[in-house]
Amino acid sequence: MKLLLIGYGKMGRAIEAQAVARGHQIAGIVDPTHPEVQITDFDSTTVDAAIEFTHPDAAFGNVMACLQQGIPVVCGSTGWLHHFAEAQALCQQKGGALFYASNYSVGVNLFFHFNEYIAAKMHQFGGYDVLVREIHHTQKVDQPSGTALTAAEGILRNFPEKTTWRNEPTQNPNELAILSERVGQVVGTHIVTYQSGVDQIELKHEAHSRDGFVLGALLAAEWLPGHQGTFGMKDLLGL
Ligand SMILES: NC(=O)C1=CN([C@@H]2O[C@H](COP(=O)(O)OP(=O)(O)OC[C@H]3O[C@@H](n4cnc5c(N)ncnc54)[C@H](OP(=O)(O)O)[C@@H]3O)[C@@H](O)[C@H]2O)C=CC1
Ligand SMILES: O=C(O)C1=N[C@H](C(=O)O)C[C@H](O)C1
Repeated sequence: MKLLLIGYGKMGRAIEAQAVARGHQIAGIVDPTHPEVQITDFDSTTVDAAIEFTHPDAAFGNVMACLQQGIPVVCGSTGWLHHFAEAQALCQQKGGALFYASNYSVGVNLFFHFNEYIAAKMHQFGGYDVLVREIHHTQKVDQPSGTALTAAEGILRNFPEKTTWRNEPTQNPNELAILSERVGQVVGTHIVTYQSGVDQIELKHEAHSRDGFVLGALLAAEWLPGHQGTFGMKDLLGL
């Protein structure tokens, strides 16, 4: 496949290496380090898919530009989902293809699946409070992490005492606390904790490297061309 990489930081570089190892061609790299290259230089005849991992402030514009150019786009940037409905609308209007996941790791998507199941069971039995923790490297700009937000949404859907989330400790029993920590080079750790007066149950995912995110993004890019609409990891993995 011919891939357009948008963002050439930690994820963009790691994706380039695995993409080439899987036999793909890098048709172009759009990044502030390559100012002469623009998304508008490409279209569906020159690239099969774009993979976007940039910055919360840049992702929406990049996704919209890909959709305008008719390029299927796989986006992993977090912190821009307040604009997601607009991207979905343009995707529909253009008959395009947009794939989004707050986390492309297969393991995290299993974690999301079990998280919803556990939340429903814990609600059924009662007696527990729940909180979400996320730990990431100190270069991360958004907070809480996109993954923590997806996990929190899964809990809110299945644990009706919690009606909203708050990114700090809270005494309000209707608020789900999401606690964020920024430590060294931590790749990404997410923990959902249920606590009662007598015990504690935890569901934890700890990424040891970025390889899992990279593989998932490439699997999404290999899958997306030929599809029309907005997709996520549930579509890819059948979860
Ligand atoms: N969904 C998932 O599975 C994962 C999501 N992420 C998310 O992906 C994003 C990127 O992560 P990561 O690679 O670690 O971050 P980095 O900061 O390492 O890299 C981001 C790159 O994007 C560049 N960039 C900034 N603005 C633009 C723009 N308008 N167009 C093109 N490139 C731009 C940056 O350049 P410069 O530094 O010059 O600004 C930088 O090179 C984050 O939002 C992160 O949360 C990360 C890992 C997994
Ligand atoms: O910024 C990161 O590094 C990561 N971001 C994603 C998130 O916000 O959840 C995914 C992963 O945890 C790494």
